[in-house]
Amino acid sequence: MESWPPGGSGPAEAGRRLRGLRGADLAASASLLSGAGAEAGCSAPAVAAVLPAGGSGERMGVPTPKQFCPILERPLISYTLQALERVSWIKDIVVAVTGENMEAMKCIIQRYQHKGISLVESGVTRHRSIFNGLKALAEDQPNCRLSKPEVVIIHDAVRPFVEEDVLLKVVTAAKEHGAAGAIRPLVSTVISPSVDGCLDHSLERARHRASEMPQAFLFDVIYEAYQQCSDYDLEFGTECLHLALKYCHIKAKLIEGSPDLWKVTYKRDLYAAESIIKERISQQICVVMDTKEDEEHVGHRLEEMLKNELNHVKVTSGRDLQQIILEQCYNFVCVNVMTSDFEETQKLLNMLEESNLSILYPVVVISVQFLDYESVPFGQKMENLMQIREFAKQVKKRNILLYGLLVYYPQDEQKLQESLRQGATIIAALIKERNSGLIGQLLVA
Ligand SMILES: Nc1ccn([C@@H]2O[C@H](COP(=O)(O)OP(=O)(O)OP(=O)(O)O)[C@@H](O)[C@H]2O)c(=O)n1
Ligand SMILES: O=C(CO)[C@H](O)[C@H](O)COP(=O)(O)O
Repeated sequence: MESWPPGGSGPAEAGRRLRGLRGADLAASASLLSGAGAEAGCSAPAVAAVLPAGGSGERMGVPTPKQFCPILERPLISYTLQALERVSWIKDIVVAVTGENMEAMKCIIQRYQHKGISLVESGVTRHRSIFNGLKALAEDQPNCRLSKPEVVIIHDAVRPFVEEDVLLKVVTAAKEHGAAGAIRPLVSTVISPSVDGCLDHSLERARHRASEMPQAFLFDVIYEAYQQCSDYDLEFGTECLHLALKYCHIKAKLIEGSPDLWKVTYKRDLYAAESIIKERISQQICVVMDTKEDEEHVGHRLEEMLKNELNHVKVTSGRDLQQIILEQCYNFVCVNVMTSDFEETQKLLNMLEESNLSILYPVVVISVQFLDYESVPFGQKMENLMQIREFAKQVKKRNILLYGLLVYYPQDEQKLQESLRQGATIIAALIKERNSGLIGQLLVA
């Protein structure tokens, strides 16, 4: 086994040093795992992940297996893959899917540009699916580009919100202890019924925990456990940590996980997952203005109003648009003060289309016009603005949701204030909801 880092007393030493990671510690430890510590003489453990994704999702109660159910039109499993593949030190990801869904899975990988994924056929139970994934990683598999890792992460394909810090903690603890897994406090008390359907006994809730995912193992430990375990285990077992204990006498280290690690199981979990994703991608709004006039201008006043309406959201403007797109901002408000056409909006849409930003999440663009009767006749303005329906249809194909907003611009200061407030409320709602039924509409504030 490789020493990590050299000079320490092996895995245990490394684990002790990396316990309780936060901030800079996390970055430093992650760089050890990604190999960035090589110059300093550290050798990183090779880490791979196995994702069981061969279930039928009976409890979800829909014909599509839950891992393929769409959230904002993208299959759930793609979110989980994205969460794992953005972790630079995970070298390989093996996904176990049924033969029936193999082609669908290949299409998902291609469409959402996932990298470093290998597919294996799943088994009839979760344990059998995991075992198949491990076999693909084990040494001496013919025609296989995979190599045996030192540490393997096991993570359900239906837990999309796994973060790098918990992955790092379980991997580090697995290096030290042989096995590790995320846990959560129990929400409900666990009771044991007797055969007559009456209470036999109840467990003391504070002394027990819910076992969640991710889990990580020294590869040799978990592979040995799976090779030794009985058909009964493979058929009815639900806990990989237990296999390591039963067959390899390894007591797994338990790591407190976040509430977002829960497993999507019922239909309501899809709604919860969608809400979490929508909230995450609504945290930044970029305001693009066709004027750089003074702070008192109506466009800037709308921007200020938006900042008040969404006080926890970062509202940026006047910065390099390419850079903002690179930083993965998924919400744009294009404020047209000078013109009543879509020239500025079109420029923005072209940039977004070229950037591929919308491959993973729908990007919202709201084109704002001011209804100022004095500058352009209303009829002519509306004729121009109705083009938005066609633009919206076109860009929807690229997962860009384009909406129009007309803000009434009266002379009366109080009424103007009210229109701007209403405009900011509509913008906030469009961004939070990402309703594709409203694309191409001209909403009026
Ligand atoms: N034969 C199986 C059964 C389950 N899984 C996977 O194991 C994970 C967790 O299992 P679970 O939530 O029980 O999924 P399902 O078996 O699909 O759900 P249900 O029990 O409701 O049918 C899921 O990613 C699921 O796809 C698997 O790879 N192979
Ligand atoms: O959380 C777990 C980890 O130990 C479960 O055992 C795992 O997710 C399997 O779920 P299920 O029993 O529903 O297939």
